[in-house]
Amino acid sequence: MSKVIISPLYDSEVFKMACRQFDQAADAISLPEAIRDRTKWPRRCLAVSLPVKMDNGTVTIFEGYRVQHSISTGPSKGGIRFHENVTIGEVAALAMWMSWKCSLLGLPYGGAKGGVIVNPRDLSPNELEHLSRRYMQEMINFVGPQLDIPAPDLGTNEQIMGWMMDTYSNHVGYIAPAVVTGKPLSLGGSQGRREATGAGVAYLVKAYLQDLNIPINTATVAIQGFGNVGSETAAALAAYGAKIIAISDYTGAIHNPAGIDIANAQEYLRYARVLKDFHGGEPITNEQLLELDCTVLIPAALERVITADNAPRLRCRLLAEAANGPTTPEADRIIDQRGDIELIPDVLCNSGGVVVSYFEWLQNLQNFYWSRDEVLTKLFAMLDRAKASVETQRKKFQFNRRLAALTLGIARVADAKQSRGLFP
Ligand SMILES: NC(=O)C1=CN([C@@H]2O[C@H](COP(=O)(O)OP(=O)(O)OC[C@H]3O[C@@H](n4cnc5c(N)ncnc54)[C@H](O)[C@@H]3O)[C@@H](O)[C@H]2O)C=CC1
Ligand SMILES: O=C(O)CCC(=O)C(=O)O
Repeated sequence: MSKVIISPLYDSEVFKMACRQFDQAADAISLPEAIRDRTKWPRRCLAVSLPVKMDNGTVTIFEGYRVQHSISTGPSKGGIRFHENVTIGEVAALAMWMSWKCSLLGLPYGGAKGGVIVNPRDLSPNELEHLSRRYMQEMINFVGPQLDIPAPDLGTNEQIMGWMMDTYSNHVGYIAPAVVTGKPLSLGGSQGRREATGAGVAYLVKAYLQDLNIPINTATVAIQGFGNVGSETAAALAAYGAKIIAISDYTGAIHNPAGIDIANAQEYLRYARVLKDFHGGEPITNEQLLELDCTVLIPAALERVITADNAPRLRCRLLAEAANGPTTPEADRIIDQRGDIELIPDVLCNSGGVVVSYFEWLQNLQNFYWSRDEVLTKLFAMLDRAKASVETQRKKFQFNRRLAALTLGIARVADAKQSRGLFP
């Protein structure tokens, strides 16, 4: 029996939630005690202070983190989040989910995640650049194309990845595009990466609707979060023929039972920056959006928005988790008991992003670039395989879909650790 000393460092509701999911999955596959804790706990973390000279001449110190959950199967991989509520526990939970996601998809990576406590909207472009470069500067000995490869997540984007890649490259003395993914095309970004997460979510929603015998052109969709993932999911589903009846951002939600013109909403956002006052429908709250009568509900913003409180009132047929960790374990139980909602778990549903990040890394290492069609064809083939493996596992063991996906992901990581010996 291994002895674990649990650090209060990670103490947070979202980390506890990731641990509960892990424990449930480990129990379900009778993961031996000797390998459990090694598989569960993050391998290492770095906390840094980031002094940034603000435009008014003062210096503000921001706090940033990087948690590498697993490095047993390859370099660690995962996005960097800029958000005012980031905690190291949240970053650790997100890193843990990255490990299971990469493993489920068969990618040669462990999981990692980064975060900075900041509201990026409060910073000027100049301040944002300094913060991003300083974060990478502090990570220099911790990241690298064969060590840990960051990418965008909530609050970060291609431009930030470009600055980080430049900072790393200046340090090593040569251009090192493979150190981050989700870069601008001009710096070795991949065709299709910007839309990859949303395109993957939409592709899986289409596939699961087909399994449910629901024609996509009869489906209504409500999406919480209209950033990179939410807006690209909306655009792809609209292109498949679905009707998007609600969208939202942190300023509130818009509801239109007749359907929202997604191209219009994207255009509005480009100059208004927020959806507030977008005249595509009636304003409602983010909480109301989650309880709308719709075929598909897609949380695409933050964790823990579907809870024991609102789960009994959900009125969707399919719950597609584009965000990481949007459903609490208590809500999971209620959804299971109800039996009328199919759930596509986050580690499968939003995996399109990291899959195309993997393609971007491969292209950078080979210095040989693929067309958008090649990228998307390969992406959809990998999603098909992952979906099929989850469905097989689900049927074989009578698991719900989250348990099926997590047990597959966790078992492969545990297996690799065991094969490497006692102290990998
Ligand atoms: N960017 C990527 O490739 C991937 C992102 N994800 C996950 O998808 C989710 C969204 O990420 P991105 O779209 O990249 O972030 P983003 O920063 O581009 O967009 C986030 C969206 O959520 C909205 N939002 C923020 N707080 C909110 C709140 N309290 N209520 C409602 N909406 C709120 C924002 O206004 C914005 O519309 C996150 O959970 C992220 O971890 C998962 C896989 C890959
Ligand atoms: O593209 C990547 O490497 C990671 C994306 C990510 O952070 C996620 O899947 O949650």
